[in-house]
Formats: sequence, C-alpha cells, structure tokens
Amino acid sequence: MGIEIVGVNKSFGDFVALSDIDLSIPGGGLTALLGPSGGGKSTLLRIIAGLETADSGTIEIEGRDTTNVPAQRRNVGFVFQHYAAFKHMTVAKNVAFGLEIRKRPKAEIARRVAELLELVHLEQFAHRLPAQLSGGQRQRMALARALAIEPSVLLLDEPFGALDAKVRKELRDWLRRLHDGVHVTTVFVTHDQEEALEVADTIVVINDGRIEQVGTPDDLYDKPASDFVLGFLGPVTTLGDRLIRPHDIEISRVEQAAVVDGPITRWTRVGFEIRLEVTPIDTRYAPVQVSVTRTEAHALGLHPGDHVWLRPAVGAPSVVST
Ligand SMILES: Nc1ncnc2c1ncn2[C@@H]1O[C@H](COP(=O)(O)OP(=O)(O)OP(=O)(O)O)[C@@H](O)[C@H]1O
Repeated sequence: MGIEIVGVNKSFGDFVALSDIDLSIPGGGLTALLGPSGGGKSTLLRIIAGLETADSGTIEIEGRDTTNVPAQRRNVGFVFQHYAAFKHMTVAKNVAFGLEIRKRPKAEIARRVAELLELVHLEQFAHRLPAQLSGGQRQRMALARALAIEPSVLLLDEPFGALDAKVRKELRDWLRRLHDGVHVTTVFVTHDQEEALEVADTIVVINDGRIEQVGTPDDLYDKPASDFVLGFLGPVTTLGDRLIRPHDIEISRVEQAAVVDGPITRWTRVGFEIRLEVTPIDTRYAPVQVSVTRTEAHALGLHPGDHVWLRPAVGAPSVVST
C-alpha cells in the first residue's frame, strides 16, 4: 500500500519549503528522494516520520491516516546521517533498545537481535561499543536498530552521506541487497544522482519545494521531464537550441545532415574518455561539449582542430533549452 501524500505544504516563516506535494510511494519498494541541497527532501521525510508537521495536507502510511499520529506511534524506522547511538551500550544493546522499551520477552529479543546482526553482517561485533566501530559499521548498526521494531516503513536521511566514497559505494550495494531480502517500504534522501540511479526502484526528483518528476531510474534517464531533471542526472551541453548529454552526440568528419558544424577547439583526455569542445561556425550557437571514448576517437580519425558535423544520436533524450 505504501505511503500516500496529498496536498502537503510547509513553510518556515516566509520561506516555502514544500509546495503542494502529491505523491504515492509504492509499498515494498526502495524510493529515493533526489534533489539539490535545500530543495525540501529532508523536510518531506521528516513530515512522513512525524518529526515535523505539515501546514496542510495528509499522510497515509500503509492505508492508515497518520497525519495527526505522533512519531512514536507511526511505526516508522528512521536513520539519520549522523546516527546517535547510545555510547555506553554495546551494539547488541543498541539494536535491542526498541524491543526492550516495548517490553518484548527476553528470549524473543535475543533471537531477533541475533537475526538482525546477521542481516547487517555485524554478528562478530555484538559486544563492542559504538565507538569501536567504523562509520560504515555504525550506519549498519543504525539500520539494524531501525528494523528491530519491524517498522511498516523505513526512512533514511542521507544514511551514507558522512562516509567516504568507497564505503558509500559498498553500503549502497549492501542496502539494495538488504532491501531485496526484507522488502520493507523504504524511502531514502540523497543528493547523489548516481546513488539514486543505482539503488532505487523509484526516484522522486525534488527541487525548490516541488516535485519535478517521479519515475524509474530508466524513465528519468531516458525521458527527463525538464531541463532541470536532465541536468541533475549528469553533464549536459547545448546542441543548437536543445540540451543533450555530451555522449549522446554523433560526431562526423565528413559532411552530413547536422545541427551544427565547426572546428574542434578543445581536446581533453580524461582516462578512457576524450572531452571535445566544438565551436559552431554559426555564431548564434554556443560551443558544444562532446564526449567520445578513445576507441571512438581513434576509429573516427579525430584530431584537435578537425572540422566536424554534430547531430543527436538516434533516440538520444534532449529537451528544449530555456
Ligand atoms: N526548522 C527549520 N527552520 C527554518 N528553515 C528550515 C527548517 N528546516 C528546514 N528549513 C529550510 O527549508 C529548506 C529545505 O530544507 P531541507 O532540509 O528539507 O532540504 P534538503 O533538500 O533535505 O537539503 P539538504 O540535502 O541540504 O538537507 C532549506 O532552505 C532549509 O534551510
């Protein structure tokens, strides 16, 4: 059933943080709220959790209207970027905490904690203190703790944001696998488009307090609804009067039907990729950035200064430049 958000607005003083948000988050899926800093992602997540109240609108979680239900009764698990663990308690005690305050039988708690620690691959760290874990291990403990109460939804606010790139990458693969095993409706906030494209089933792009687009990673990548979405998911350039990705441009050294033509005025090698700038002879148009692999450049016989003809590759997504 998932989460139904209808007509949510939120302002802080004069500042509009969220404007008329309507959103259905599918049950059992992994949904990313993606957008630039300050766009309103965390505010929306906190409203779903009940940590913040909307000025208007309703929130339904798994078919139950929770708009006026306090956070602790919404049955949500929440993980923040900087997880506040109980420093004096062992990892196992931290994970058990939610079950202990719910006064579950001791044997059940012990069994559940063992299961959860296995799930997050921390079995051998059960008796350590949080300070004796790495950042990535601490976030995994936070997830185990959030999952302990068997929440109907799991809400993650930049859960890997404070970790270095390599650990982030490992944890995002791990989160995907964990979710494939647990299937709890999960919503996570990220400003990293690669993280969202790689991990999520559904991506909600949020900018300036509004939803720009909702779709699968393929939908967003192949059919961006706006120049903002196209630009947010990776590098873009202008080709004539359209925005397009630099690797979606077909380049030719022989004259062909083209949007623009002109000399290669810049040539930069970055690993396997060559980034070119072509300055159109038609001065109404801006220089175009084109990306080709070294193999392609070689096959096409391209060199700095060559005159080339550019057009969009067949099926390449593009939007009118505004
Ligand atoms: N309690 C508050 N009081 C005043 N302004 C707030 C408050 N909480 C958030 N804001 C403002 O609302 C806007 C949206 O914040 P929010 O944290 O939701 O954005 P975000 O998209 O999650 O960005 P980030 O990735 O930087 O956290 C920001 O401009 C922020 O300054």
